[in-house]
Order: sequence, then C-alpha cells, then structure tokens
Amino acid sequence: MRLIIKEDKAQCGEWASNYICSRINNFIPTKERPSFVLGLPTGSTPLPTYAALISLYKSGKVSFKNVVTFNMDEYVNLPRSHPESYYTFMHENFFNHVDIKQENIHMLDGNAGDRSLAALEAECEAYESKIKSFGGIHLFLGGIGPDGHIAFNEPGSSLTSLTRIKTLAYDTIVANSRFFDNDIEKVPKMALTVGVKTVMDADEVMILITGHNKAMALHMCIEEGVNHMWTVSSIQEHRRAVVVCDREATSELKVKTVKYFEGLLETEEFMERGKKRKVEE
Ligand SMILES: N[C@@H]1[C@@H](O)[C@H](O)[C@@H](COP(=O)(O)O)O[C@@H]1O
Repeated sequence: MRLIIKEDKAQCGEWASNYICSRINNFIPTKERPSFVLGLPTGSTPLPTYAALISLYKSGKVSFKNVVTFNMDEYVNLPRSHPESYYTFMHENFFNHVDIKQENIHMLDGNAGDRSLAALEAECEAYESKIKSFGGIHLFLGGIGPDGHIAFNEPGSSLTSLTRIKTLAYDTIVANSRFFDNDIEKVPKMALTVGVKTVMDADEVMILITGHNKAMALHMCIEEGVNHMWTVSSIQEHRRAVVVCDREATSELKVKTVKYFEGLLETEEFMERGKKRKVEE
C-alpha cells in the first residue's frame, strides 16, 4: 500500500486527479474491457478532486467519453431530485461539467421499484451484475467516514460484502445531519451501498482521507490490522492500493510512519528526476 501525504486538501485533490487522469489516458481498450471503469464516492472529501478533474477536462488534458462510472452508494427513499441525494451531488459537482455520456453513469437507485426490500435487493444484485458486465472496475476512488467506514460499510460490516441495503450507524446519521439542517430526523436511515468486496475487487483502489476528524481512522487503516470495525483497513490486503491524505489527518500516526512513507516518496521522486535527466541527455 502507498501512503501519499500532502500538505492540504487542495494538494490531495490535485494529486488524485492527476493520477486518475493518467490512468484514463494510459488505458488501452480491449474487446473484453472496452471502457475505463471508474468507481466514485460522494462527500466533501472528493470535492477538490472533482474540481481538479473538471479543470483538467476543460484544459483538454482528459476526456471522459470512454469512461464508465459506478457510484458507491445512495440513500434509500430520498428522491433523486432532492438536493442532498447523491445523484444530485454527483451531477452538480462532477458529471454536468465533463463530457461523460449519460448512459455511462451508474448510480444505485434508492427508490427502485416499489421500494420494498425485495425491489431494493434486486437493484443491488443488478448493480453487481452491471459492474461484471463491464469486466469489473479499473480504479475505485473512495472517501471514508470518521469511523473508518468505506462507502456505507459501517463498523462491523463483512469484509466480503457485496452491494446491499444497510442501516446507517448513529454516528454516520449525526455526521451527515450537517447536510440536512443539522436535524438527524431528516437524515435517511438506510442506504444502498457497494460492499467492501465490491470495492476491493477493483484493479486499483485509491482512498482520500483528509482533516483532523479522520486522523484516528487513518491510524487504524495504516498502523493497525485488518478489522471489520474499521472497514477501510481492508485495503491492506489489496495489491494496488493508495491512500492520499493531508497533513491534518496524520496527527494520530507515529512520526516514524510519516517519515517512512515520506521517505519512499522522496526516493520515487528522485528516481523520476533521474529518468527525466537521462531522457534529456
Ligand atoms: N457514504 C458516504 C461515504 O462514502 C463518505 O466517504 C463519507 C465521508 O464524507 P465526507 O467526505 O464529507 O467526510 O460520507 C458518507 O458516509
């Protein structure tokens, strides 16, 4: 696992967007996997990344014409037109500003069918099949809650879980009440979410962790073992995982850990500069 430590949220967004952009641009379509498949999160954490991706698109450095997206989650029983639905969030903060084709956007429908348990379960199963039909996800971008949950995989979620219905943890309801007039009554109590395994099945996983309130989760993710109470820690078992964090989020990490990962990055940058020099000579 790589840990990239940046000074602030904006720098994290810049790094993450450049990474995504290079993956899209270097993607070679095949018959089995003709499109680049990108998993996407909501939340305030990815906002700088979305803004930076939009800038890269506007300056002609990337196109989303051949990109297919799958979002992580959606509230149950909140109309798509609601200002706080993840559907609205994604369109306002990203999709409406780039050249992605509408038919390539996939989002779970928290109002599927008659909203019965059976209809919602069928929606989740169909979502997994849809991901498979594209040959899986190339790169899953994620954020986390302060309790280390990934998507809506709350503490105690099975690390082998797939897309399903989840009841939200009280802490998450409180954390998300900031988007619902600080009124926990207004926060939906259930959501559809991709599972931990759905995320971990991606070829690559990139998790953004920023701010003081995520410091304990970053510590549990990087310095402790894989644990279903901090579902993001499952990335320790992923073969190609990168965590991008800001300085604030490192406050619970050991100085030694921070120095270790910063040292790795310095070595990589040193080697990169060497390669460039050789090309120029
Ligand atoms: N389901 C979402 C998560 O996918 C997101 O990572 C989290 C953190 O949000 P924020 O980035 O605003 O802290 O919020 C919700 O719980």
